[in-house]
Amino acid sequence: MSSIPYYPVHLKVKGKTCLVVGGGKVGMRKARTLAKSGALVKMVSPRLMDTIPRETADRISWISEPYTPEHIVGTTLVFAATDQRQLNRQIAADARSKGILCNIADDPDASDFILPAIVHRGDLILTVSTSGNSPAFAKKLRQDLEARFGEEYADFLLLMGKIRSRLLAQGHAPDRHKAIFSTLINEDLLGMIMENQTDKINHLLLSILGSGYTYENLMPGDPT
Ligand SMILES: C[C@@]1(CC(=O)O)c2cc3[nH]c(cc4nc(cc5[nH]c(cc(n2)[C@H]1CCC(=O)O)[C@@](C)(CC(=O)O)[C@@H]5CCC(=O)O)C(CC(=O)O)=C4CCC(=O)O)c(CCC(=O)O)c3CC(=O)O
Ligand SMILES: NC(=O)C1=CN([C@@H]2O[C@H](COP(=O)(O)OP(=O)(O)OC[C@H]3O[C@@H](n4cnc5c(N)ncnc54)[C@H](O)[C@@H]3O)[C@@H](O)[C@H]2O)C=CC1
Repeated sequence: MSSIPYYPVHLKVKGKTCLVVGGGKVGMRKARTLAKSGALVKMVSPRLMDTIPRETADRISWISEPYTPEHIVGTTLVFAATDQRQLNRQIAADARSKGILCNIADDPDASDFILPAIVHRGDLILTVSTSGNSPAFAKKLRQDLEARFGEEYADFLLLMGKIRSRLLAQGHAPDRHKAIFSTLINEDLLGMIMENQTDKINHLLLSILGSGYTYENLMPGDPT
């Protein structure tokens, strides 16, 4: 059995406080992704490399102090991203002593978790990790994926999610669901969304799901 170096997981950080120590390029990147994922970010750093982006300003609070272990209290995840290697190790040790998972920007081996490069199209999340071997290549693959996967995937997933929750609410047999979903996928619903072919979409929905399932009904306010 080939082993997986890190266990991939999608963490729910919404509303949880996460500590980022170090407000340089790296700390700011970690803080921005956390804030976009709904976390409340406590950024501890005597100086910030950049201003906090406006769209995340309500979720990132900057404490202009050097790190002390008290900063960890009440946090769910810790990110050590200062330019001081020894300090980063100390932050990780402090987190670990409190049972809190820690990411160390300059020491993947000592980190509890590492971060992937991310593409998100609405609820579609694609992540790339090279397990620490080449972050530059993770970034390159992320850029390739961004070119390959457009915004139509967001609409497609929104529609599939709406159909799925309606069917689940009706209590159909799971085996029947499976066939419905694979038919919608195999009949290229995605392609129809990409081409704005509302008539074709509605025809397909009608033939597979029966009446009452139209694009306009399922996706109000988002006419193609
Ligand atoms: C282990 C890991 C720990 C972690 O941070 O979680 C880690 C560690 C280190 N990164 C370093 C360097 C760079 N990191 C980037 C970029 C990213 N790094 C990210 C993740 C990770 N970086 C984790 C492994 C992920 C994996 O392997 O797949 C990404 C994917 C996600 C994110 O940070 O949010 C984000 C891309 C986001 C995007 O663009 O999509 C670039 C590119 C650039 O800046 O343009 C460079 C310069 C080029 C190069 O070195 O490759 C160094 C050396 C520092 C030094 O030289 O001193 C270390 C320390 C070491 O390796 O010891
Ligand atoms: N994991 C990753 O993706 C990457 C990691 N790195 C590594 O990450 C580290 C940080 O890189 P950069 O952000 O480019 O460095 P930087 O020099 O731009 O930022 C360091 C930040 O740490 C802060 N800091 C210093 N002492 C502190 C203290 N006692 N308490 C709190 N904050 C303190 C500084 O004020 C500054 O804001 C470096 O060790 C670098 O080798 C670098 C590139 C990518």
